[in-house]
Amino acid sequence: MNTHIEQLYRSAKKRSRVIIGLMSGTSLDGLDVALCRIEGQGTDTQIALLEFCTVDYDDNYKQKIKSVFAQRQVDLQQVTLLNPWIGVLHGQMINQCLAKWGVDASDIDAIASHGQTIYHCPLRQHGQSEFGNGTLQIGDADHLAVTTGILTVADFRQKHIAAGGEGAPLAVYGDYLFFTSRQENRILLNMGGIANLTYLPLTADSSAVFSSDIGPGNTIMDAYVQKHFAPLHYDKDSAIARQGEIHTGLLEALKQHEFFTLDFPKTTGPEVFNLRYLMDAQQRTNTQALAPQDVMATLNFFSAHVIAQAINDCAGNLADFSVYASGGGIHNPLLMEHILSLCPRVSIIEDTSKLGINPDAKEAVLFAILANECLVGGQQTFGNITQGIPNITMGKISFPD
Ligand SMILES: Nc1ncnc2c1ncn2[C@@H]1O[C@H](COP(=O)(O)OP(=O)(O)OP(=O)(O)O)[C@@H](O)[C@H]1O
Ligand SMILES: CC(=O)N[C@H]1[C@@H]2OC[C@@H](O2)[C@@H](O)[C@@H]1O[C@H](C)C(=O)O
Repeated sequence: MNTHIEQLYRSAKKRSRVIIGLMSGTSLDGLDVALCRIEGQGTDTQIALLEFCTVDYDDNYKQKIKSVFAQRQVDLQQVTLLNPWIGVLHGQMINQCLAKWGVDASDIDAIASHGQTIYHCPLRQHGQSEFGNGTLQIGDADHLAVTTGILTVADFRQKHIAAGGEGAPLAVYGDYLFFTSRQENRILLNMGGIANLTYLPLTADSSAVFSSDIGPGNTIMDAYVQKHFAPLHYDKDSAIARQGEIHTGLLEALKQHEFFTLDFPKTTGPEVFNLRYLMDAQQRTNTQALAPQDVMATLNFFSAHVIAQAINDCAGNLADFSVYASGGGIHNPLLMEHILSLCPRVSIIEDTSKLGINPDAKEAVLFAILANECLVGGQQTFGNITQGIPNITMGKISFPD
């Protein structure tokens, strides 16, 4: 048998696999590295998070990604060079983590690499009917595999689009396997650069499950802080927003976007919700001279408003439900206070540690689950494609040799 097929076969026959999940999100803060032991597959999946760390990106990395990130016109040579460069860098970061944890590469079955999204554009957004939905993640998996010596599963989003989805959110595939409960309706809320949610009914009826992006989580706040409060990268503990006052005129202008009127499921990114979006709203309301602290207070409330509205819409007329949060937004206390104040039916928002998953690691763990499904699982069955969740497994496989 071909040695690569043999390797896959051996791995698939094992009772459990050790998989490193990687996530590098829209916040460009660092690479999340989750070392997971995964037993079984499908609804029998059991996960143990053995180690987790975020390897911070240095300014050089951030600057290089920003030069091509979420922009319609970029230097194509730079994109071509960044693709392998990120692959090698992510590989080196994994090697560092393994050395720190005292784990040998030969003990790892696979790396599950999300890569770095540099552009996301559903058809609704680009509006060119001859093209479909599009999304692009770079950080080549062959380079990761060769740098680490570990089989790498990557580029998960293309299959989702090929099968009729928008390429996101993929969280639902992991959330459904891991967080479905027979005791309560659950809303899993992730607040990264972009916020998204997954609805898991207590009936566990997979055809009623859905997942959707919500709109801006931290992305506009982060971009504003980086521009007006450099060298800060984000509004740590809401310190800046707390000093300001919400400007209701600007807030109303920020709320005016077609995206918020669309039904779930839908996806978006910093291609839409960025500093230009804020500047347009400031121009329309003549608030260009507003104190930066007031702008931050308004942006914080704006994110809370869109997130709360999505929770309230998702909950609809459910008699009872619980919300479990993850992503960097949970560390923004003012944002959390606002969300609670805007969701009268929610008395507490727990984070996913209550369900056994470190909230900062959740997305990296998700990709480990997706890689496990790619290697040994079968297709999950959800309702139908109108919910944006095609019945597929995702990921492409790169061998180190
Ligand atoms: N102590 C804190 N106070 C305020 N905000 C914080 C704090 N810690 C983290 N954050 C926010 O969380 C962000 C990082 O979130 P996260 O790592 O979930 O993003 P991401 O994975 O890049 O996003 P996405 O899910 O959109 O891809 C930071 O940029 C910051 O805005
Ligand atoms: C195209 C892309 O990278 N989208 C990300 C982004 O970050 C949050 C939100 O927008 C979500 O849709 C998605 O990531 C998560 C992991 C997902 O697919 O579930």
